[in-house]
Amino acid sequence: MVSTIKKRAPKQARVLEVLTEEGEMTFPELASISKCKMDSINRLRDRGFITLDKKEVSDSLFAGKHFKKTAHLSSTEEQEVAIRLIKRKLRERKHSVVLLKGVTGSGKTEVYLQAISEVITLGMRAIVLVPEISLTPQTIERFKSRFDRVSVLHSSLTERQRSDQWWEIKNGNADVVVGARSAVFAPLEDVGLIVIDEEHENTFKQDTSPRYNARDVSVVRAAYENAVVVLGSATPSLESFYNTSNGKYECVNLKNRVGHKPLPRVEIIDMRREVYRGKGLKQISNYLELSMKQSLSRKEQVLLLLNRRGFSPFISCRRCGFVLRCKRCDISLTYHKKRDAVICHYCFSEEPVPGECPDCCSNGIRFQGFGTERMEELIKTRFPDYNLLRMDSDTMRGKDSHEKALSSFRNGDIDILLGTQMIAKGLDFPNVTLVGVLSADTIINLPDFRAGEKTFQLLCQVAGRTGRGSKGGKVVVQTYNPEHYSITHAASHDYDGFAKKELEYRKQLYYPPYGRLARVVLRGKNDQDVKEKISKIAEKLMKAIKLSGGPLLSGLHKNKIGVLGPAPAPIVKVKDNYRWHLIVKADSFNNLHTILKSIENEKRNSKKVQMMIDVDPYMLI
Ligand SMILES: Nc1ncnc2c1ncn2[C@@H]1O[C@H](COP(=O)(O)OP(=O)(O)OP(=O)(O)O)[C@@H](O)[C@H]1O
Ligand SMILES: [Zn+2]
Repeated sequence: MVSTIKKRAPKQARVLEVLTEEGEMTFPELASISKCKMDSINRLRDRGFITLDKKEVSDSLFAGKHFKKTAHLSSTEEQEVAIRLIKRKLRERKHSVVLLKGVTGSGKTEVYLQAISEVITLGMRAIVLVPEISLTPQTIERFKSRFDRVSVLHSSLTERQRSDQWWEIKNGNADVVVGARSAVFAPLEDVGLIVIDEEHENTFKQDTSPRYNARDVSVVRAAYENAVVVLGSATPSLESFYNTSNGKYECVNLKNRVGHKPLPRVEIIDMRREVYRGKGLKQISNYLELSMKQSLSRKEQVLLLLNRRGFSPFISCRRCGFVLRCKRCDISLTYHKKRDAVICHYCFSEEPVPGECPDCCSNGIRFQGFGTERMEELIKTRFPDYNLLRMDSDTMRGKDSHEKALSSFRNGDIDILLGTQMIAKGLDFPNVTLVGVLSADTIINLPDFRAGEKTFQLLCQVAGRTGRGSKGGKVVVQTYNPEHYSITHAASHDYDGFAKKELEYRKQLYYPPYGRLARVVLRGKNDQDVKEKISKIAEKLMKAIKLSGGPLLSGLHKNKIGVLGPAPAPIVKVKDNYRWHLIVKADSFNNLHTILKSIENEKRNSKKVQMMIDVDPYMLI
């Protein structure tokens, strides 16, 4: 039925698909998940395909939930050192920042909890920021079960819940606010402590206007309020780490896992040596397949990371080499089998799969490469006796689907969890004895100076999901770049070694944390207009640099301040707009600001070309 509707009314078909998959849901949920407006849903009702009912839904956030109170755990020696340091800072009531550098599974959360407890004893309050994806009921429970007055702020609350929580905080009825990045602005008074868990995560940076990084905002806010900031991570951002070496931040280490459980052994598999099979490259090495069999036969669980969703990440013609690209964006389209469509991961436009090659009209169209959807099929054929669950933004669209998936994995109903980076963070499942990274190379070659850092972080984080129980754990990393320093250092769990090397590179080029960057992106319908405009902007910037920072251009640090580019952005076109970019590099925030001032006016007087300035950009593509 859906397929007949699909031809004439694709939106209505989508609504039906979502309902079949997810079951009953509220009107706003349905509209948001299916990305359809009211009229499509109403038309389906008129045609008798669906019914709308009025039902009482409790909208109170913690309605009917009871949180059993728990006491402090008796802390490990390392935790004790960290807690003591933070308590001392709190009692001084002076602004300071502490980097809690603790390997995966070292019990950072317990340190936060005991620090918060001290804050409350001292008559103050605390804000805890965690990445959106980690704001699971388990996380909330850990705070709720320790403290009485906890409010929660994140994006999936209803309007009503958000406003309830906001007033609770505003009226002084909360001691602790746990939330995603915007909770840094919570109307809490007497803030004594701000905790940022997984401080390296890019979700703390908001990439749409108003652009801000909650980590930086928290440091500024804490300075105003004489509060202490605790930044926690197993893989701190190089900015934060660097600040511990120049004395701005203090550092405290948790080098061991709780109970002295060892970090898992990591095996690197050189995929260049894996034999080619008739059908092209091999996706799963013999070693990984064998390791999976071993773990599964012992009734242990396996986590597989593939940081690419969809069935096949590009579709090409084997006759003429044509690659299917989005007409509006300059990126290749991804085939999604279940939707039987090709989708642009940038503008989300969807098209049917072409029957023949649009270029040479042959029947040579083939699906290339593996995304999670295709990997799921492959693994199911190799491991038919085990339950596999795929976790990516396509399968996790429903409101509670993430939570449901995690709890069925926790219960042991699922043997293999396959997912994108969504599965790499924070999960604490003792029965996971094997983590397989199907390709460590998805980020490494991106034209972004943070590609190495992001690869290192992702590998360490996902490796950290195993060996958390008594059965130990092992990690298998498949890569075509087995000598890359991000991969080798991640394999030896050597953050300091990685940071040393990465900082050397950054210093040579004067990239952050040594210099400051701003990225100027211009976009417009006409490529020539954009190109001309950005050349003018580059000239203006160069002039400003000569005026303000003249002497800096000579001498030892020639590369400290300047303009890189302009050049076409790595993704040349998005939604029919051509994009050019340039990067301004300066030795201090003040100099950066002075230079950028020279192009301030350019923002206003142009209709054909729009300009965006991103200071401390996280994405360079
Ligand atoms: N002092 C302690 N005694 C006993 N168990 C502890 C103690 N501290 C923490 N744990 C337990 O150790 C496990 C790991 O702790 P936690 O999740 O805080 O680690 P983490 O450092 O945040 O790791 P990750 O970076 O991987 O998320 C949890 O199950 C936690 O309950
Ligand atoms: Zn597109």
